[in-house]
Amino acid sequence: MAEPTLEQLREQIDGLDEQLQGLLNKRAELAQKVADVKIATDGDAVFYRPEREAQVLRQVKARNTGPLDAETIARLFREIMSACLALEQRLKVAFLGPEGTFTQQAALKHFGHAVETISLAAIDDVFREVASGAAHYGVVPVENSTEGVINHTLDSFMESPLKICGEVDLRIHHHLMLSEHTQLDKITRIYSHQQTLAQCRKWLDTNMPRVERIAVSSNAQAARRLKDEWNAAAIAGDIAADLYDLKILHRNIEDTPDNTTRFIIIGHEEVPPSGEDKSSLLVRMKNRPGALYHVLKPFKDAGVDLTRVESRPSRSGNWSYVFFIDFEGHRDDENVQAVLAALEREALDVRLLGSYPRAVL
Ligand SMILES: C=C(O[C@@H]1C=C(C(=O)O)C=C[C@H]1O)C(=O)O
Repeated sequence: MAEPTLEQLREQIDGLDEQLQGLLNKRAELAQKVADVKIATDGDAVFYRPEREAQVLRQVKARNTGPLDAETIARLFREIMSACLALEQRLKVAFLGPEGTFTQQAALKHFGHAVETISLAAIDDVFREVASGAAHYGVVPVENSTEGVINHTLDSFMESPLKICGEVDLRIHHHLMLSEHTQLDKITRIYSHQQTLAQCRKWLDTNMPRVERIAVSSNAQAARRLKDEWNAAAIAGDIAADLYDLKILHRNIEDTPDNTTRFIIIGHEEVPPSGEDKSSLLVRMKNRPGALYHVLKPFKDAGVDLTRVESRPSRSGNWSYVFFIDFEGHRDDENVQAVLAALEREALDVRLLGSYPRAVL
């Protein structure tokens, strides 16, 4: 049999597109019905269900046979769910701005593009916007694989009742960029966020040792500043380069190639188990010898895997320490409950910041 012609193949694609479109709208109708059920069962209906979304995405990946790879198809379903959820309720998501930051990229990766994103100037502001109800959820960075923990976010939890309801990992690439006015041989300063400057330290030491490094509030802010300057460069990501129309001179100048930032989603609700969950905990201990040992022993006894431990001096008393701990499992799991009960006996204060689905994308 002869190979199909271009016209025939395109006809087949048109036919499939029509079916897909019909199916997508049927799916959307079901989501609208789900909204009615949620409203009928609860006056304060919560429409966004992270545990269900994680399960849908995991199923999509598990049953995928290609040729599209599992990540790609999951990203497409991410957008389909985002659009379906927007028919139930268009989510307002606050993030650490300005427009063009990695945090915005993380927010869109997690929620899809059918949400309204609200750019705020500081991590505290994101917490406040969600606490007041002006935004449904917030996205803030929490940890970077080269520079470690982002203290501001951890500190905000000490004063906030909000809960963690999700996590996002983002591969971070930094580029050196110039504006159309920049004169390459006259560059005397480089703008970027302090974390970014630190992540590109070796590259800068080697390639631009005499140029002054100036820390500003975000990478996007650094990019924005270039507009009116002829003797400066900035380090930021792709989105910022696009947004502020800058020219990328050197790509991927970060010192470690697997540079990843972890973000968390903050909200009001506790998330039911999804089957593959993580939890974050804040424990305040008296600063006695072996405090860390007493915090960690219950995890070993119950066979619960830790994924991160951070300690910070508590601001509420000179003689106490706060530990931020991430671990595998959900608050409803028996072994996690055993850990919490044991910690209650040891610690001055134990607060579960949230149990949430392990990132799928
Ligand atoms: C349809 C639902 O509501 C939302 C939309 C989802 C979807 O499109 O699959 C999944 C979870 C919720 O965020 C649901 O809860 O099942």
